[in-house]
Amino acid sequence: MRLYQMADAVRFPTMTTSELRDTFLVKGLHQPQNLSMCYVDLDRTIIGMASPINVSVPLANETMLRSEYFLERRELGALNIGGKGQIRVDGQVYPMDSLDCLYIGRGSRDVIFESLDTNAPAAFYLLSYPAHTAWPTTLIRKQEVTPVMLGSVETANRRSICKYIHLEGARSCQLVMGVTHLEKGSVWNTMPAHTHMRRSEVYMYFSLAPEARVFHLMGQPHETRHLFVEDREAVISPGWSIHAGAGSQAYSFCWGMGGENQDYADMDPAPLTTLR
Ligand SMILES: O=C[C@H](O)[C@@H](O)CC(=O)C(=O)O
Ligand SMILES: [Zn+2]
Repeated sequence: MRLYQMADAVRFPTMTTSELRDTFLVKGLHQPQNLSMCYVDLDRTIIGMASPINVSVPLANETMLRSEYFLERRELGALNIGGKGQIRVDGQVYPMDSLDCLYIGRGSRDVIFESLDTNAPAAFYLLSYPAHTAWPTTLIRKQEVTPVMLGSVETANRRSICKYIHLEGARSCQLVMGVTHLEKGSVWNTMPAHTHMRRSEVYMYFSLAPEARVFHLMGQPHETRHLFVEDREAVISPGWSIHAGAGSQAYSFCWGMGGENQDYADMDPAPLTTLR
């Protein structure tokens, strides 16, 4: 499990393109028939992907955690960004259509990821944080989530925000998780941008064509940098950083947060006119 150690806001502006990419961009998440995981020192975030095809993929423990099993002290969100699949949690089977999300509570011992169609395999994007208590494992179906529409066609940022794990939905200790879908012809996410010092955030972009890219913006509002991001890659965003981007086409992304609070609306706006 690779360890990501975050740069601070002082070192950030001195970094080269490759230093920025090595520090904040998570590549190679999608490993067919495998589980990939990385650990971020900030908020002890674990980012991963389980990509079963014809054999199930268990949530293997990591020696770095020094725990008896992966979820001994943690909670996990699993978003299916592929075809039909299922997740077994301690023997209970949760069917997972595309864009269904499973919150898996602390104390769950055996977690197994499976695809139902080898021609359209499931892919489970994983985000985990330490948990102080055991909230029940909860399936959140795409159809049950009421999207919030934001932006406009005129400003190329028309998009729907779908909150899955949050204070008014499936409950958790730290994890707040959802998906944003850009409408055809719209390319800008999270514009106007914001920061939230109380929480760090991870964006994982998907539904991008192989040659398409998202131009992801990060940094303090007065000192921004960019990363070019491919399909199924993630960007780690410290609390002091904006997280926004424009795609070469419409796309979707999973956003997820952990930290001091779970208040989605706790954001400090970074108006476009103040960005540098
Ligand atoms: O803190 C919340 C997150 O940055 C996202 O939910 C924002 C987002 O999906 C968007 O505006 O497109
Ligand atoms: Zn945010």
